[in-house]
Amino acid sequence: MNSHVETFDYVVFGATGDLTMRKLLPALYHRFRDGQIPADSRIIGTARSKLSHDEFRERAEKALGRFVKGDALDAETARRFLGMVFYASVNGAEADSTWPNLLELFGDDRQDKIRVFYLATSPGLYGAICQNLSDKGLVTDRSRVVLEKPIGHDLASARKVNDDVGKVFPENRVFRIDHYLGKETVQNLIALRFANPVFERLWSADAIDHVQITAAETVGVEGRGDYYDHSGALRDMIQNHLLQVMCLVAMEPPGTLGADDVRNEKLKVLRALKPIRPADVDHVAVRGQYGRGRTGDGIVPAYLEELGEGRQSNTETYVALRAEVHTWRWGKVPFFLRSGKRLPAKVSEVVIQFRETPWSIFPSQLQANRLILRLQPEEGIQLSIMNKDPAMDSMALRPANIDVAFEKAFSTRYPDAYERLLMDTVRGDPVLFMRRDEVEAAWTWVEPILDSWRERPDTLRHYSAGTWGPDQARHLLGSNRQWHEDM
Ligand SMILES: NC(=O)C1=CN([C@@H]2O[C@H](COP(=O)(O)OP(=O)(O)OC[C@H]3O[C@@H](n4cnc5c(N)ncnc54)[C@H](OP(=O)(O)O)[C@@H]3O)[C@@H](O)[C@H]2O)C=CC1
Ligand SMILES: O=C1O[C@H](COP(=O)(O)O)[C@@H](O)[C@H](O)[C@H]1O
Repeated sequence: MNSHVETFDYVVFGATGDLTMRKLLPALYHRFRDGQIPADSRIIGTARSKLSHDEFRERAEKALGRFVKGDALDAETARRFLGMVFYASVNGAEADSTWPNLLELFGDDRQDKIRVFYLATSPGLYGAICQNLSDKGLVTDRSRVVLEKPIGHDLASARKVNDDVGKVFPENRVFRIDHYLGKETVQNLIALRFANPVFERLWSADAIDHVQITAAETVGVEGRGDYYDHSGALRDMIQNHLLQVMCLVAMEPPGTLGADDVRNEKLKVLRALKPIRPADVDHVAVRGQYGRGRTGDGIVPAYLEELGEGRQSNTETYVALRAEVHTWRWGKVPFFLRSGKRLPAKVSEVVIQFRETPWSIFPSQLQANRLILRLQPEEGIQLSIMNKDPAMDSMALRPANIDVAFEKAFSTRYPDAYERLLMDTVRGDPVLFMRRDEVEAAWTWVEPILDSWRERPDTLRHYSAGTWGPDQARHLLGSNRQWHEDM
């Protein structure tokens, strides 16, 4: 049962945008429906568009209709929820005459009420919005700011965003969202490792051959081509989500579950990553872009066709990387990370591939144990083991799985990642958010790859939509290893 949070004002900049409609409002609705949000809280949408409170509520109602799944949407709860929703037309980036629209909603409101400023606009506006919030006197001691990704486009721009926001909000009141950290199954990595010694005792180079972290999507870039074409898969998925998951897989046990203890351990992993020299890029990184191909939905267009007629682009829609965490625990164990669009399955998972037995006394070929942590969908854990084949009189063996499907085990709804994260911003608990030094360490590591790709367009491979990416990604693993693609 989720506990109550204190009454709050949640001010969303970029409230007419896709993220607010698709994720933020449905997440807040769910938590309101669960009884977690006090009814005197307010959700205040802002954007430049001129809308009345009611016009914005109509948009919000439509968004709930589209994006709240199953039977969770009921008219009476939605009516009460929409009663908490307000709108102010503000140009967040300018210190102009639109700000009174927001200021009048605060009047001489209690200064001790929690205020969350959620910036769901282009990151280029974050610094200006924070400065304006401060200049207009809206930032109280109990205010915090939430920054959507991407934080910058590279290390220098990330530092600039962090510096600008840091002029107004101290680090402990800056919440940098990485929605993967809000996924239940990603948080469960901490439970799996540190509450189950049976795994943790084997969690090192002694027993593990390699680790695979995959985030595969079947969709293309859809309506987000303009954003995506400036970003690409490395910035969009690897620099943040997959490196964060890798940190949770690779980190040492934190002293406590406190935000800084956990984030210090993640930072140590990022700083222990073997640096990539320009000459190494081709050996440790593969990138690709999808062409036309066949998927479950029939023939789908190429990335360039989705971007629009006549557009050319070297942006990657697929990345596979080899990383090493140079610590005593991991030695030279490779971590293979990959993410791509228009792949054959929507799946995010971590595969821990254990080493083979040093010697076999059995007539059958042995398959090394493999632990699969399924982050989404069909969340669960699967451990492959070798068993005696009951159909045979001999000691012939066959692999079988120990399977835990979380939905069956816990019979509960899996909340969207944003639900937990939005409530944590109200609680003021930053453990599931990225600290400044983590973001900058991640940029530091990926930057040589970005630099090399910018100068070497010929490194962009092609793959057909509906396949598992360019062939070169297979070679990255070496001849005796294979990607887990049996899903
Ligand atoms: N959509 C998604 O799935 C995801 C988005 N993100 C990030 O979230 C952020 C928002 O994304 P998304 O919702 O898709 O973007 P959209 O382009 O759909 O929305 C942008 C919003 O910003 C508002 N806006 C633009 N300029 C200003 C301004 N000067 N002052 C106030 N509001 C302004 C726009 O409204 P108006 O024009 O009326 O001002 C609109 O509401 C981005 O940083 C994106 O990278 C991150 C992960 C996933
Ligand atoms: O942050 C992003 O994540 C989504 C994938 O998220 P998931 O929770 O569905 O795995 C991705 O589609 C998008 O491009 C990226 O910006």
